[in-house]
Amino acid sequence: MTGAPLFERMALIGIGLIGSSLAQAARERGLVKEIAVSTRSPATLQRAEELGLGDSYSLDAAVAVDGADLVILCVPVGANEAVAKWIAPALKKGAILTDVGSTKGSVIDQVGPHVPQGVHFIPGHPIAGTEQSGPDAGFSTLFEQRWCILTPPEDVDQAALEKLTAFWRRCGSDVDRMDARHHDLVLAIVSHLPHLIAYNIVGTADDLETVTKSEVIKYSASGFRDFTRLAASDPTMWRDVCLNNKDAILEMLARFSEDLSALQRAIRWGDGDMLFDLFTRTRSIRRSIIEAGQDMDEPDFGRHAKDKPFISAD
Ligand SMILES: NC(=O)C1=CN([C@@H]2O[C@H](COP(=O)(O)OP(=O)(O)OC[C@H]3O[C@@H](n4cnc5c(N)ncnc54)[C@H](O)[C@@H]3O)[C@@H](O)[C@H]2O)C=CC1
Ligand SMILES: O=C(O)C(=O)Cc1ccc(O)cc1
Repeated sequence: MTGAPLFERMALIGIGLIGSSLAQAARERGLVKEIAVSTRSPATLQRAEELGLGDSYSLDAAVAVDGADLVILCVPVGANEAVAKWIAPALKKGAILTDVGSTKGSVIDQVGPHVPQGVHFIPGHPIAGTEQSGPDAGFSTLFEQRWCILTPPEDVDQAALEKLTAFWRRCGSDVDRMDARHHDLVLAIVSHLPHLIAYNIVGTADDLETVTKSEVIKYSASGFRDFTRLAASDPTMWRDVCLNNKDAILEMLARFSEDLSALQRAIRWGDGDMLFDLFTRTRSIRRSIIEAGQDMDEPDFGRHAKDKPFISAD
């Protein structure tokens, strides 16, 4: 989708995987006239400049947001409040302020109070990423055929919401809107818990005394390897996610632990029916994901593979 630029000046605060991908997507698709980049670390800023991600670069986030009509916070969620305090006095009246954080309630609580009158604050979350981090990890197609969830306040300025929605659509995403608390509950089960489980299982394997680390590496089946990919995700980012979506994650963990105990009991008592029934039920979730065209490992990823038969071993 091409067209006239939507914004004069986009400021990206934080230029890791997501900031870098946004810079490249916006540039490639002509979504903004100018890109201002700011980040905390001089080495990262220098790398962003070497990669040509922006038109201007500053270690001072207030300098980057000066005159910007779109400001996107692309930092770990635990850093949002400090950044918001810092940039608040420099934000332009009428600007859209958004973010890409994996948690939304915390961003509203921590950023919201610092947003000046006349600035449109609309939190967002692209459900697109990888286990990589830093500016070199970014790529322009990251958001294509992925969802972006916006969690606007009830009294949101409709024109600003439409403009931000258009921005994400032109990055290639489908846009959904929902309440922040609901977002946090949904993401706790589909993203935060899987990462926690991955960190835990890889940690458990690493702690084993009877099985050596080299055996774990040598014989890792693809299931374990999938966990190691997730468990290689950025520690700062995931520490912040856990601390900033505490209630929803604890709620999902409690349910998960109960279900795991039931599985444990079924194995102990030889309840094959229970195991078979659960494994049959879960198989259909996988089938639905493939049918919805949401499986990135599938050759047909992104195409709605409704007419592709699900291959069963039976
Ligand atoms: N990695 C992923 O797969 C996804 C991440 N997100 C969210 O996007 C945000 C950014 O994540 P990534 O780009 O993956 O992280 P990253 O680690 O690749 O980049 C983070 C950037 O923020 C900068 N930064 C950290 N603290 C800062 C501070 N106090 N002030 C200014 N800059 C600071 C770092 O220097 C770096 O440039 C996070 O909130 C994360 O929850 C959302 C979707 C997917
Ligand atoms: O790499 C993966 O599998 C991910 O799950 C990426 C991801 C990480 C965090 C998000 O908030 C959204 C997407």
